[in-house]
Amino acid sequence: MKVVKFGGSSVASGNQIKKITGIITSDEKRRVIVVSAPGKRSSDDVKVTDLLIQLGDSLQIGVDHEEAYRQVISRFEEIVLDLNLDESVLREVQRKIDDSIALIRSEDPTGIDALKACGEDGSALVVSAYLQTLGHEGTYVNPKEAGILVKDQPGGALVLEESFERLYKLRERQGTLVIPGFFGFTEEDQLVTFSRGGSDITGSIVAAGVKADLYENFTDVDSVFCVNPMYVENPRPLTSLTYREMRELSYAGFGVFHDEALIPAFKEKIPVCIKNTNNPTAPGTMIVAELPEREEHVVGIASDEGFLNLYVSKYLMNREIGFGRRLLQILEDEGVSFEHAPSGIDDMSVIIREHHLPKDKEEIVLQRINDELQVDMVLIERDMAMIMIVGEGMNQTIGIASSATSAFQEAGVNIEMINQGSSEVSMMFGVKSEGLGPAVQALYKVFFGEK
Ligand SMILES: Nc1ncnc2c1ncn2[C@@H]1O[C@H](COP(=O)(O)OP(=O)(O)O)[C@@H](O)[C@H]1O
Ligand SMILES: N[C@@H](CC(=O)OP(=O)(O)O)C(=O)O
Repeated sequence: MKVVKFGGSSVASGNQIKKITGIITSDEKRRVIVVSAPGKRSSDDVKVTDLLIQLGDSLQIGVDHEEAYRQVISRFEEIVLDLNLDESVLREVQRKIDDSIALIRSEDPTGIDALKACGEDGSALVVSAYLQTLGHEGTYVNPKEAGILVKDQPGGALVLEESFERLYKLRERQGTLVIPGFFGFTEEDQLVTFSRGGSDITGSIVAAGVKADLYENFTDVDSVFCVNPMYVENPRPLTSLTYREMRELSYAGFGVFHDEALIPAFKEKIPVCIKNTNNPTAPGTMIVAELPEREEHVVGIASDEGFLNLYVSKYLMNREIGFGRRLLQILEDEGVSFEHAPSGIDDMSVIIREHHLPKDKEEIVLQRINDELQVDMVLIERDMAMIMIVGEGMNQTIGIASSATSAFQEAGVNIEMINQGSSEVSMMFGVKSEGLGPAVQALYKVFFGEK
């Protein structure tokens, strides 16, 4: 049995849905389908999830929401018309949106997530209905009915262990099951969404639950490339990666697959294949537990912007027991999560995603560090970007760091931070955001250019 997830670009229009139903019906092992909300039809389009968030925000602050509502409905209307589906499908999608709006109006705290989930829910209703018109037994299965139980966490649900046993029962069901991605239900029966891009997580949870032979993740590129195609034209495609490599690469900016999505598949050792809806015969990228040793030790270069460096220095910091803990405690007290904390003898840097430490919190954090830790210096450097080079066995190979630093030198980009860290498969560099593009291009040339 295969679990197949189709991303937003694969369900963005009636035409795309025709392609995915072709993919589904061409292989009888494709029995469980997970769908995202309709995504962008072109680069300047807006994803339905973003429209729903805009609609929810307008309702909450009491400004005009008619335009966002009209746009969401018209996206689904266009798809239903293109597929010649019965009007009742559109009415059902609209009813669920209206019910969620009523929840928000009554100040029910679950309303926003319920509304955000309407994009994937609508896609699942449409895809199952279209499969039926093709004479295929397609059934909409709500995540609650499927057994996706989650814990509510700010910014994103977390799956509960009980889900997997419940999901296994889906194996007994007949036909093709179409499950909306991106959300689950708490034990108190509340709908909660995963973090953005979370339909990949649903797919992985379902694949682990039903113990699938393969988790196929269909998107709009032929494979995972060794670098984000935004920075390098025609980058080298990757035919295979290990779970550890993909986890690091997606954490550090490979937007093609959610970084939290690998864990459920990895625990059950289910291979993942990233494929292209627009070119389904291309082999795609396989992600597996282990691979034979490869010639290249660096397999990918990932990068992401929007970080800050909280730099603290204090003479004899190394002798002060508990300094690091107290610094991180201040961040914990203020509800700020951090990404990395490389340290020196008298200094420590804490790398934080900028949106986790907004300007209003910054003042309090700096004040507390000065008052409670009596540091010599504390400063915050914003506009930082992180670049990560990834590959199994990389850290046992002599010369990788030197090749990488030569690339930064060639690009004329100053390295603000290096973290070889505890991960055995990656090395991370912090640079100012303006140096990101040139640095990534120079690294690509060093590790993947013509030899
Ligand atoms: N290293 C990479 N390899 C392939 N695609 C990447 C990479 N980094 C970023 N991307 C981007 O990820 C996009 C696919 O992810 P996403 O937009 O979430 O698709 P979907 O709509 O299928 O969910 C690609 O179009 C590509 O621009
Ligand atoms: N629709 C949700 C969840 C998701 O996974 O979408 P996509 O498959 O388009 O990345 C979002 O935009 O966050």
